[in-house]
Amino acid sequence: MSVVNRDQDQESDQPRPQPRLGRQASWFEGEDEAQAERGGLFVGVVVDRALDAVLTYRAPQRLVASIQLGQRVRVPLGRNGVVTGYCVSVDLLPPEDLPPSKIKDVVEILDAVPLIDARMLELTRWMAGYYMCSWGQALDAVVPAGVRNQAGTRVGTFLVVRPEARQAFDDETLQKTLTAKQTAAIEALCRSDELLTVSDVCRRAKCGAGVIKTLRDDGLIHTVKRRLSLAASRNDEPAAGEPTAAPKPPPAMTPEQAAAMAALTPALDGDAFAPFVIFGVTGSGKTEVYLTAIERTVARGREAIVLVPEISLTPQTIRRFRRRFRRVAVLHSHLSDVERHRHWQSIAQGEIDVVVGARSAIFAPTRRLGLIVVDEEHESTFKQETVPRYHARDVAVKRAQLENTPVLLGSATPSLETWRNAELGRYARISMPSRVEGRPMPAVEIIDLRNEKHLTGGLSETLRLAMHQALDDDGQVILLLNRRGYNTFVICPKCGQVVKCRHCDVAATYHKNRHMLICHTCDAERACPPACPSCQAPVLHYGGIGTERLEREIRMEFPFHESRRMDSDTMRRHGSHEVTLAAFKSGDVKILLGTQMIAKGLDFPNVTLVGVVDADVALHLPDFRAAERTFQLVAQVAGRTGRGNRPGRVLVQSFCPEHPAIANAARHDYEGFVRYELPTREAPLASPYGRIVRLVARGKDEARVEKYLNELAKTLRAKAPPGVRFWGPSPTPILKIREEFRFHLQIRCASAAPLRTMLRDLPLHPPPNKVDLAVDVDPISML
Ligand SMILES: Nc1ncnc2c1ncn2[C@@H]1O[C@H](COP(=O)(O)OP(=O)(O)OP(=O)(O)O)[C@@H](O)[C@H]1O
Ligand SMILES: [Zn+2]
Repeated sequence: MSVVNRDQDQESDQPRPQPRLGRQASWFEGEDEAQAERGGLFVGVVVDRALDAVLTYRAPQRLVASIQLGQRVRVPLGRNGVVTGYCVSVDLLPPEDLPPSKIKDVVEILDAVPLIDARMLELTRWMAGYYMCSWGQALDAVVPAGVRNQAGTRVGTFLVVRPEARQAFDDETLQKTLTAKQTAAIEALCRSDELLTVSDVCRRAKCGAGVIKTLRDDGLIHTVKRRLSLAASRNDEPAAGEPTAAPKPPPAMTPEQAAAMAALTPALDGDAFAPFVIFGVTGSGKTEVYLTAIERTVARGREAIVLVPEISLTPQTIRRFRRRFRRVAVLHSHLSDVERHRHWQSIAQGEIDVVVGARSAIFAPTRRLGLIVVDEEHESTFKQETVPRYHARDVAVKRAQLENTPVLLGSATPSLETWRNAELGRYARISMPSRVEGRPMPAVEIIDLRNEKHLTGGLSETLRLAMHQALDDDGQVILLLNRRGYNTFVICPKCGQVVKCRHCDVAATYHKNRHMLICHTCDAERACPPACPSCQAPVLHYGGIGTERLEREIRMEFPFHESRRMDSDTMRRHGSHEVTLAAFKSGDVKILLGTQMIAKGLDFPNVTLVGVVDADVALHLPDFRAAERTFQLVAQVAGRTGRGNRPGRVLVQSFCPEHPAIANAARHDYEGFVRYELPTREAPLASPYGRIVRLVARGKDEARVEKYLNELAKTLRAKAPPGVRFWGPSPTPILKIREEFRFHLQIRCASAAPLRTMLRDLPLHPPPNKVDLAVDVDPISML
């Protein structure tokens, strides 16, 4: 989606008018004179809840000297008592329509130094308008919780594992009595070398507070109160075990890299908004271009923000940045509140030159931003799936526009939105069509699984032989299977029912090492049923291959070659990526198999074979981006080989070898894929041709949810301007998640303005009790 050119749509939508400094003081004369004498300033306050309004308060005399934009304040709000809000405007006079006698006083200012500056206020206001959320919600997304609650600077309550429990945990006797979540929570506590709060543990162990409570009630952990200062907490940089990287001189640029830098340099040296797409094949040296561009930015005293998908925050990537720059902050999701707060403060104080991080790093409080880089810009993890449902790439472009800086969107497989923005001339395109040092792209062969009559496991005969050959030649192998677990479904051969999650409308996956059925949507576990839950037939059939089963197959087939599985089951611990990738890099591990985690960004010269075990995993999902995602994944994983002196080979197993997503990926033909895919999007007004807003209603009472969305759709249709089209309402492809039924309605239009106008009154049609409505602008997931 284009963020440029959106401004016209925005103008009339701004959640609040501009500050009103300098207006005539009509209320001064007359009955409110007494109020005027109270003095003070009038501040606009956005409270951090769904309320979509800027409320006016008076900063009394005692606070006048300290009140500033971007500070948090405590203000009285109706029956809610005193609430926290952000100061978003400071005026000499109150709004005309508000009698000063009605204006209440700010109770307290929470932050001595404002948490956000005027440009961030502007960015969040844009987000609120664009993503149809409240300004307060946008502000809350920008300022991390750890900063809001000043994590690490005052007395906090921390969790500690009791010594006996720790001993039993180390002896692995405790685990037998614990659930998986409880184990994860204890493990998070034992492995951390700093104190953790309840929310730290919940985040690291991906568990709820109930798990912690049970552990406390059982006497395994207890709480302590400590006062910590930011400075006193552990310094996590450089990451443990990482050699302090010696600075390495950059390689001489390839002609394509030099050409890219020549195109970027005027923008890097200037002070204007300049969006670029770097379209460079895998291994073309895009990262080297980012590094050189950042060097130039830092040399002129500016800061750079680099967004990478969470999955790419590998030690390898981070080391590359640390080698080139001294003052780097890495923001990943494993940071504790304290660490996050410390990073935020150092960035705000100008102690950091380069911020590398996932999605939310786009809100880093840099002081003199000079460049934003979005690597792998096509990745869907840049989209946040909770309010505010922003896309970090699009916010990056908007931020660059507000701060007058260049922004580089890089990818070997750009999203079609970005591609089209380049075609329309909104973004300047820089192409890097060849690999560094003249290395050829790897040869890709497709294995047609329809001809593999006797396939029992995941590997076809051809792939198996190719693996033997690669390993015999002392090469390494990467195998992609984007499905975790052992068996992907359990079916009753008698009645044909699959065993589903108890809470979701989703087939449960069998995990052999836990001997459990696990729901990949809600993580709920259930015991393997002894008989079919529907018809009581005594034997169930376990089918479908996930990474766990593939790993077993590999171990049996290649007993003398070390293999390692990388998926979210084996990579739960912070730092486990590092260990596995180091073992692969050193050559101790010969075969690396895993989910999409292994498909991107890895740069290992000795990988001579990549196998895609099942290229069709995501191809048939009911989502218009299914083909695009399949193409991207296959093309990216194919790019992991042939990166050294030896040529690479790629084998792609598929039941649909003719499908353009797979055939073009096998030819490394991005533009060929685009020529096929783009026209399919035009008529149905799918992006990039249409702007989409997806409304998802959910609740436990199916009829109630459906009725509400039907009525809402009727109301919206009645006032839909020409050119607006509706898809639905209909049940979502996964009808039930966590006991809640979900229905959705997609509204599409060639331009955003009519959608926006039409949806302006949405708050007038709130869902009934126990039904929730999510508004997703530019949705990425359609499930
Ligand atoms: N000019 C150069 N001369 C020699 N080697 C280079 C040069 N530029 C980059 N390289 C090396 O080539 C490899 C690929 O480069 P890089 O990782 O920057 O590519 P990329 O386009 O970002 O890759 P991908 O998109 O596939 O992750 C790296 O090992 C890098 O160190
Ligand atoms: Zn579930």
